[in-house]
Parts: sequence; structure tokens; C-alpha cells
Amino acid sequence: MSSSHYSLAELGWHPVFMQQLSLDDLEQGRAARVAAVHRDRLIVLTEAGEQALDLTGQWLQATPDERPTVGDWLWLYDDASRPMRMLERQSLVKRTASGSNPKPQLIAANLDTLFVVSSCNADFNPSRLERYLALAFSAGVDPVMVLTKADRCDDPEAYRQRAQSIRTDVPVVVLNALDDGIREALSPWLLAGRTLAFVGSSGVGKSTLTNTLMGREDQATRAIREDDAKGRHTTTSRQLVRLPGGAWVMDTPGMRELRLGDATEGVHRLFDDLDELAGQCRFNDCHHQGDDGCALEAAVEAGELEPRRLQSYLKLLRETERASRTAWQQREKWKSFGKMARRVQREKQARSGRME
Ligand SMILES: Nc1nc2c(ncn2[C@@H]2O[C@H](COP(=O)(O)OP(=O)(O)OP(=O)(O)O)[C@@H](O)[C@H]2O)c(=O)[nH]1
Ligand SMILES: [Zn+2]
Repeated sequence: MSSSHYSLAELGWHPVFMQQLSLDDLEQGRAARVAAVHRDRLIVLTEAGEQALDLTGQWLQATPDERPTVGDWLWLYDDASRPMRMLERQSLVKRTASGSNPKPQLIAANLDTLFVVSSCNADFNPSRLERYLALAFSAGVDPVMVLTKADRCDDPEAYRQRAQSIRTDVPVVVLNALDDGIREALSPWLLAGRTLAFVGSSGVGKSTLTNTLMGREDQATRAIREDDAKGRHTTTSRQLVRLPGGAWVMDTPGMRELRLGDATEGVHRLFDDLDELAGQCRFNDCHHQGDDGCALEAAVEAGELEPRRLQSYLKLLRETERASRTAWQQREKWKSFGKMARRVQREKQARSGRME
């Protein structure tokens, strides 16, 4: 266990969390931030240092959404018999249920920045960037677009402009992930206590960015990932990594495999201009595909709307709506599974009670 001590501000505490606490809470407890989750055991960071906590009682019965995940803030009472509380999250990245797996997976809570990473080469794809931006919006995290491999590209500026045209209010940073200069380029989002994560396709440079910010060699991450694959006990540093300047990088395993999921809200926010325009279509139930009086298609005709954006909007909406239907069905399935599990537990307890 590390012996480092950090103040609450250094751990990423936001004053807004105070609003969830009473005077009584403040006098009788203290804050702890979840740095790692291993099944029913949490590793938390407090002002007094690192500590392990076992989840018991109500926490074992909680739905996946209510269970603490990396980045969560807990309130621990001095009276150990008083159950801890989880403070309401400012943001939450989760992987939605898929296929036969009814269990949504929480990836990270209370992130300040999601770096959406692509590179100035064949990986660059505006629709893929849009997908990640929608995901960030629906998770409640501010996105920043990072385009790597500028050093291998003839015209990085052209890539910057294409990325910026997706959303003018989301910052775009073009860089060489191997260059120490990225600390300066990303400094607005690396302030002490800020929490961030990198998402993007395989090979775009997410590990390289973390390594350069950490000032370490590529080799180190490779070793860590081999350990993870074998399911060995992981330490705090693997899930919540502190950068030399004091920002925290979330590197939870699921972060690399994020899918759009039921981010319908995020898609609407990303395409708010198209939503507004759709309000001017002649028919309320316009499909924007050859319908009479479609305002979106008229805008494309008039050269005011990029056809690619309209296609992406319609595609992402179809995708998220399908996912949110599935997520709803999975939630129902999970709820009835939870009921069954609780009944089995009660029966078990009753039986062991009789045996005593
Ligand atoms: N020249 C150059 N090479 C880069 C840059 N960013 C990443 N690379 C190289 O691209 C390769 C892939 O980078 P990674 O950092 O492993 O990519 P990743 O996104 O972590 O990939 P996954 O772990 O598969 O998700 C490595 O060989 C890096 O050295 C860059 O900006 N410039
Ligand atoms: Zn229309």
C-alpha cells in the first residue's frame, strides 16, 4: 500500500459534493475516493491515506448502478457500524448491457474530461469521433478531441479543421503523443485534482499519451496489461493513476471497449442544431428520408448541411434507440434476477438459522 497522503482537493473533491452532506455528516465522517474495485473489496483514498473496504450488507444487494465504481466518492462514518454512503455522481461512464449479459458495467465515475483520441491518418473518421462525443455528453463528461501522430502527417492542420467542424465548442488538440510537449498542450485539463480518461480505437496512442504524461517508457504499460489479462490482483495505480502534475488518469479495463450504448440524450445534444431544424419538418413523424417537406433534406439541398452529418445523425439515433430498448429489457431481466437472488439468500439464511 502506498503511504502517499493527499488533500481532498488533490483527490479531486468538488465543492458541489458538500451540498449532499449535513452538518452532522461533516462532524461524524470523512470522504473517501474509490481508486480500485476488486469484486466486493474497494481500495479507497482518503486524507489519511489508502485503505481497503469490504462491501457488506446493503451494498451486496444493490443493483450494479448503485454499487461504487472507480472514481466514486464515499462518506465513511467514524462509527463503523453506521453504513457508508455513496455521494451522487457528477458524471458516470458505463458500458451498457449487451447480448445475453444483463449486467450493465460501470466504468468510471466523477470524470472531468474525456479525451477522445483519433490520429491524423486512416483512423480519422468524423462519425467515429461523433460517436465518442455523444457518449461523453450522455455520461456528463466534457470531451476534448485529441488527434495524435501529427509528426507522421503532411497536413495536420487539415485534420484539425475537420475535427473542429464537428463541434466548434469542443476543443481539438493535434499532437505527437511521443513528444514531451503534450504536457503543455494538454495542461488546461491536467490541473491537480482533475480526473480524466482516454478513449478511442486500438492503436491511436492512448497508452503512449499516458506514458508520455507519466514520463515513463512504453514497456511499463505493456507489462501491466499482461498482468491484467492473467487476472492477477491489480493495484490502485492501475485504475486511477496520478500524473506528476496531480491530475488522475482513469485506466479501467472497460474504458478501452466502450460502445455507444443507449446514449440517445448525448446524440441529441451533439446534434442539437439538427434537432432544432427537424422541428421545422412538415410532419411530426418525418423520417428525414425522402419525406415531403423535410427541413433537414432541404438544408442538404441548399448546401447548408453536410450530407454526412445528416446520415450520421440518423444512424446514431437508430443505434441508440435500439440500444436503449435492449437496455430496458436487460434492466427488467436484471431486476427479476436480483429478486430471485435475494429470495435464495433469504432461504439460505432461514435454513442456516434453523441449523443453529
Ligand atoms: N509517431 C507517432 N507514433 C505514435 C503516436 N501515438 C502513438 N504512436 C505509436 O502508435 C502505436 C500504438 O500506440 P498505443 O499508445 O499503443 O495505442 P493505444 O491507443 O493505447 O492502443 P490499444 O492499447 O490497442 O488501445 C505505438 O507504436 C506508438 O508508439 C504519435 O503521436 N506519433
Ligand atoms: Zn424531416
